[in-house]
Amino acid sequence: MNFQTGFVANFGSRIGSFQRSSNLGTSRRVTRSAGRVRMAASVDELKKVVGYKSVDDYVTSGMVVGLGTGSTAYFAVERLGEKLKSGELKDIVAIPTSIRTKEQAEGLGIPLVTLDTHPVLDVAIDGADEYDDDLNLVKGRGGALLREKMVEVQAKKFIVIVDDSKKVPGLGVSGAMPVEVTPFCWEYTLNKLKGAASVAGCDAKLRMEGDEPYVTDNDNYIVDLYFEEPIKDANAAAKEILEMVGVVEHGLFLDMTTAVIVAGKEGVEVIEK
Ligand SMILES: O=C(CO)[C@H](O)[C@H](O)COP(=O)(O)O
Repeated sequence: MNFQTGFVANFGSRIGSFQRSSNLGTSRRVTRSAGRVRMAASVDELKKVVGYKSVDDYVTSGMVVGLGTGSTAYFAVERLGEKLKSGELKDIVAIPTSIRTKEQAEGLGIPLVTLDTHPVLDVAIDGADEYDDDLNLVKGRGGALLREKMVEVQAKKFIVIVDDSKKVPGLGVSGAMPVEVTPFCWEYTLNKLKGAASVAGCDAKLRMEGDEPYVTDNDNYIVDLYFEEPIKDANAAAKEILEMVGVVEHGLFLDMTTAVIVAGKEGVEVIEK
């Protein structure tokens, strides 16, 4: 493991630094920046720090970029728009992972394409609901998991941006693990999910928006799975759930992440796989 530590005056501007490295015998690389005004940072400021850093560190001119969905990804899209407008970045095309993100990107003048014409992305940047020690994720509490997975699985690098509240000891412990299902016989699919051996004991609820089922950008529903304990075998759960007819996609994003950029009150950490 390789540690690098630097001081920053605030989360936006570096004023001086020192670096410390040590090799602890693993291939995981961790880079840390500690902030002096860290105690004042709000969650929104932390999201902005990682959103901006993801674009600054991983996007260069000429790239095809996947744009995630959510309150953290919002800042990455904002930064990309800003850098295209200033001319710091050129010849970028991007693929949004939701209608919300598409509208934000269009408003910022970011040129958009689709997987149909650009099936390989240089980088995709997105938030997450949970990440574990192996950089596996739960995603989709914002409802965009299908398009997110379709786009992000095609990226050469998948950069995840989070605040440190998203770190979990095991997937499935901090809230829902979303599963996108067809509206047709959704209750039947919900009951099948509840009975799946790999997620035994979970509770399953149809996601609602007021009195109506929540409808995804793809006109599907979402069943949220709730666990008392972390999912024991996420690979087995991913396989069993996806094999169910009626399931469109699930929110387990396994073995996809290249790096997680984490902002906490102690500073910013980049964990590379
Ligand atoms: O998966 C997602 C949307 O489907 C989001 O990336 C996830 O919910 C994190 O969102 P936020 O950055 O707002 O916490």
